[in-house]
Amino acid sequence: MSEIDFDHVSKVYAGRPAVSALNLSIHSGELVCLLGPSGCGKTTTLRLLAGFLTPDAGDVRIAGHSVVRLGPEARPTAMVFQRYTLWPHMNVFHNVAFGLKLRRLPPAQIVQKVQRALELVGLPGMERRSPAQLSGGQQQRVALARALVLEPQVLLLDEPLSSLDARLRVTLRDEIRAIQRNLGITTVFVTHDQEEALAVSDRIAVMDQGVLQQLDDPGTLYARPATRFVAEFIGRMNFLPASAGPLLGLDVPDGAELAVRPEDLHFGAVGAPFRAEHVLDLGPVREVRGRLTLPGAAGEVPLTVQLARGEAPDMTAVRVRRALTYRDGALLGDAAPVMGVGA
Ligand SMILES: Nc1ncnc2c1ncn2[C@@H]1O[C@H](COP(=O)(O)OP(=O)(O)OP(=O)(O)O)[C@@H](O)[C@H]1O
Repeated sequence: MSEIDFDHVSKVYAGRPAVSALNLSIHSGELVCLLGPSGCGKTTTLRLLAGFLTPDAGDVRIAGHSVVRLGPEARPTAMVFQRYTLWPHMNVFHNVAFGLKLRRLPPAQIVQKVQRALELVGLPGMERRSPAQLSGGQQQRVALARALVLEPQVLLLDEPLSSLDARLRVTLRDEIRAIQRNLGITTVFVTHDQEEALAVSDRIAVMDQGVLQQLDDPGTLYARPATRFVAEFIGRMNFLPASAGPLLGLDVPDGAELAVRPEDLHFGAVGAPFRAEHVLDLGPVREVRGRLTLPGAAGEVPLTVQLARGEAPDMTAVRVRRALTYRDGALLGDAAPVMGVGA
């Protein structure tokens, strides 16, 4: 059964939809990332779930019950914000204990629960520190402990790592994922960082301009982007006109576009004519940027090919291992090899 359901949810600001007719179901124990460019509606979606916003249309349900009439404090959710959300005048203990005190739990139980939450986030014994004595990463751990201590049914994370440096972001995201798995807590994680989303999610909901583009596991999202927007947004993709199809030995339907990942291209003795312009060394792989020469008046189109390290082929002809086709912004399917040619 799904734990969270957005049922035709819309939210409009000054006549402009921030979220449009959103249908999204999240399973119990699942971690789903909301991913998309700035302004696509991720935060609005999260706030609709947390109860900071009310939808203009549609219903939001948690465990089958509509929550749209409930305020944030009455919902079984807890949220971690981007940054600066600890009370500076309270020490770590009081920051984490705050919600439990509102619930009037006995003091001995509060002490025990706070202790356990701090252990969970890797900060045991930090009760007496003030937020000013903590690093940014430690502050976010405390913010996470403050949410987890409430034992919410649903954990909401709004870009919780975006104010941290790159290395710490990776450490903390892995820790969050481990804690989430361990507790089996249903989690919605907002990020604009696709690598972060691919690394932590069971499934990713990609949004663009308030519209859900695709909801899938990271592998499927990368291998079969459902829309041209997702194909372009996740990873890197070369888009080529249909006229490049025959050169690459592919049958491309009329009016369709070819989409090929750089790692699905390789150089060969025969293939489509390619002119290398420059080679970028990216550590484990190298990337060759150049141009594909199309037949007749069509001219040249840019093309990026990924090479394994140490590979030093003749770079004048390029071949394709796998390609997709898109028409009117939607995935048509795999580009089929032209009979008898096959790359
Ligand atoms: N209070 C508001 N009043 C008017 N428009 C708003 C308001 N909040 C959000 N919007 C608009 O709604 C759209 C979606 O905003 P939202 O904050 O959900 O996007 P986002 O994907 O979270 O972006 P970001 O990654 O930049 O935080 C944007 O066009 C934004 O300008």
